[in-house]
Amino acid sequence: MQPFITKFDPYEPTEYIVDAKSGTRSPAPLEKVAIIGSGSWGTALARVAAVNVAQQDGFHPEVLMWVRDPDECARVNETHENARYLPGVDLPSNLVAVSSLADVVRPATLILFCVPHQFLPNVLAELAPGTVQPNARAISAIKGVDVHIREEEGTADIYTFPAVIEKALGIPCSALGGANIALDVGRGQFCETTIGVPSPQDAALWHAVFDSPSFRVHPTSDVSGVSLSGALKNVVALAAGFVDGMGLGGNTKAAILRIGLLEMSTFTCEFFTSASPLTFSHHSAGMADLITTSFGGRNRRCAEAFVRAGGSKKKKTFDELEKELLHGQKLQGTVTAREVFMFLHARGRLEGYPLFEKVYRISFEDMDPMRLFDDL
Ligand SMILES: NC(=O)C1=CN([C@@H]2O[C@H](COP(=O)(O)OP(=O)(O)OC[C@H]3O[C@@H](n4cnc5c(N)ncnc54)[C@H](O)[C@@H]3O)[C@@H](O)[C@H]2O)C=CC1
Ligand SMILES: O=C(CO)COP(=O)(O)O
Repeated sequence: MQPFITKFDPYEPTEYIVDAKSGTRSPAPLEKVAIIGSGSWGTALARVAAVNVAQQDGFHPEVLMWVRDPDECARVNETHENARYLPGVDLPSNLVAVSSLADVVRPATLILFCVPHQFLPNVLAELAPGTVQPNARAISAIKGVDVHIREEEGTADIYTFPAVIEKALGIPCSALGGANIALDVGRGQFCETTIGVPSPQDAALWHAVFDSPSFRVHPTSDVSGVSLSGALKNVVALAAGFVDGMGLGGNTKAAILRIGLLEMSTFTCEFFTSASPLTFSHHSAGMADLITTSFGGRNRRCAEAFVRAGGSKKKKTFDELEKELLHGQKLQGTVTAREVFMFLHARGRLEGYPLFEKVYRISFEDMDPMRLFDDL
């Protein structure tokens, strides 16, 4: 039986916990937001959250953001700008950078995970048991998948990052994703995002943390759909970049996006049976995110450069292009293309996903980019 109820007192704008037996009341603990990751997207979301919680009851006014590098951390606090990853965007003074991961997580009740997906296992491993409050809730804005190949059995498993976080920390984890290029969000340009949250109470909380007039948050219960859509659209955005690199026009790019969206939705519904195809057609996390990334994202940009560099006989790998063009930011599409290819190969399902297969082979096996259109 639940011994406490929470009431809102209209004369004192504070939430109270009322003991059901004695009637005594004490102020409800404030929700405290923590942001794990201070790349371009982590910083942009931290800014949205810090502005929001400062204006609402029920939240601790300070938002903590984990910045790994202590010098960078000090600079963010001195200048209220993350000049390396989100230059030119003012950060509110209630957004506090902290270089110790445990110190960011320990007091938090609402934790956003936003590190490039290849780094998440180490981040989770650093969080010793007992660091996370048992009543905390998490949300993942990470775009990627976690694939495990079981070679001896000739098969493979795939997990979303909300599932990975839930398992590692023992707290519920939702998903956030949408058509959100970080710098545009940081500059306050209007856009939408989708949160995949099964519980209506948690959906209301995350909505309060992130929704604003220029950053509209729409909830759905489809956690896997939001998470997978964000991961897989990066693979399709590489194909869009190949099209640009080959100098082909809008008809070709539109065809690639349509076929890509279909593979994204089919893949998700084949391997995550609780996911809904509507997430891909109706939500910002679906088609809208695919469009923005395929026109203005880093995956598209590097894929275009990859094809152009190939033509000049000075071929460059994606690792080289990432270093050259992104200055410390990380590509997610190439890692995901490899993981999805390995997974489909192990499951014997490559023939169902010709676009995903070609993106991998062009990126890593020297396939001619013109072969992107074979068998589509
Ligand atoms: N940038 C964007 O516009 C958007 C990004 N996302 C997703 O958000 C996630 C985070 O991406 P961004 O914020 O863009 O990061 P980023 O690519 O801007 O920055 C790199 C981040 O990785 C961190 N990092 C580097 N080495 C690390 C290590 N060994 N361990 C832990 N962290 C390390 C850096 O400190 C920095 O915070 C990705 O999955 C991305 O796909 C989602 C929507 C928009
Ligand atoms: O996920 C993104 C936009 O929603 C950003 O995509 P890129 O990583 O390709 O820049």
